[in-house]
Amino acid sequence: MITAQNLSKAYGKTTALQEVSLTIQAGELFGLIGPDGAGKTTLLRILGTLLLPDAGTAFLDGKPVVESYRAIRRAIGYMPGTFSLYQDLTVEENLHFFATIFGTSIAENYELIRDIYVQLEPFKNRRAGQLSGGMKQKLALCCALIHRPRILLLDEPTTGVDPVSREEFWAMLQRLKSHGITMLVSTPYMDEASLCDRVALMRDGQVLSTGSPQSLIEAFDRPLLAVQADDTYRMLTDLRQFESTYSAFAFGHAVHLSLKAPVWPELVQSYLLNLKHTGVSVTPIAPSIEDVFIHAE
Ligand SMILES: Nc1ncnc2c1ncn2[C@@H]1O[C@H](COP(=O)(O)OP(=O)(O)OP(=O)(O)O)[C@@H](O)[C@H]1O
Repeated sequence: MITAQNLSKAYGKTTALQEVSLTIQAGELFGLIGPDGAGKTTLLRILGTLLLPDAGTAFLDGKPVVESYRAIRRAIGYMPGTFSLYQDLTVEENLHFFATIFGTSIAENYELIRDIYVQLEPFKNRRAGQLSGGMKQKLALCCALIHRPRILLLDEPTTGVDPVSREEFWAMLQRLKSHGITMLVSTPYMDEASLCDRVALMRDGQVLSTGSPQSLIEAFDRPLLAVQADDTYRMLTDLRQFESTYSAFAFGHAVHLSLKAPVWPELVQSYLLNLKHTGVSVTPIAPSIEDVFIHAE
């Protein structure tokens, strides 16, 4: 349904995408997971026919993005990262406006947006600029859906949105799956990976790995320890010198230590105690998707 083949893009000297290849199946809820600057927006803008790649090709619904941009624009709904609706128009006026552009009406597609729109309806005469962050996102999603697209491209729809609204937003995306809409969603929040069918982990313009969240976690085959001590920063530096260390990263108040081979936690503990660390605790842990990301090369 969506195929990217060796897409590359640079802005002057900044490389935003480096030979990115991806395949997203029809009906999938696919996540692009990565921090700011990973290249997610650039990739979505290319797929959304808003930006030309420097190299590589992409197909949506079998059509090439550059040559068939008109047909693709009719087939997709695109929700940009920054709020893009008319702040001075009311909720209803915005929706009506987007429906008209695509030659359709709210009534014609009401059943598709009903779940979302009922939450907005009490505010339908309020100007979009006066809505809360979560409500703005719901309205933007309604507007992106109003022409019944087969593909939805959503750029960081939950960034800056409160946790409850984030959860509601993902529940809406899950419901949209039942309408057969293929969705590509970018997010910097690792915990949202588990809500996707499959994800691509992105960093520095590259895809590090793709797969279902569960399969990526299962493929993480290094022993992992959570290590704590009173001086986290010095501990991190010391753990990086430890002979069995594969990689070590700060994780809140702990350091997650991945090892070249299994070692007893007590060995790590005595290594740190010998270096005069205090408050040391070492616990074996199961990897999360964040570990998969952070320890990926
Ligand atoms: N118009 C631009 N001009 C110059 N550099 C840009 C431009 N747009 C993006 N970049 C750079 O390209 C790289 C990838 O940016 P991109 O916006 O695609 O990443 P992202 O993963 O979406 O992150 P963000 O959440 O910050 O948008 C970054 O280094 C960014 O600074």
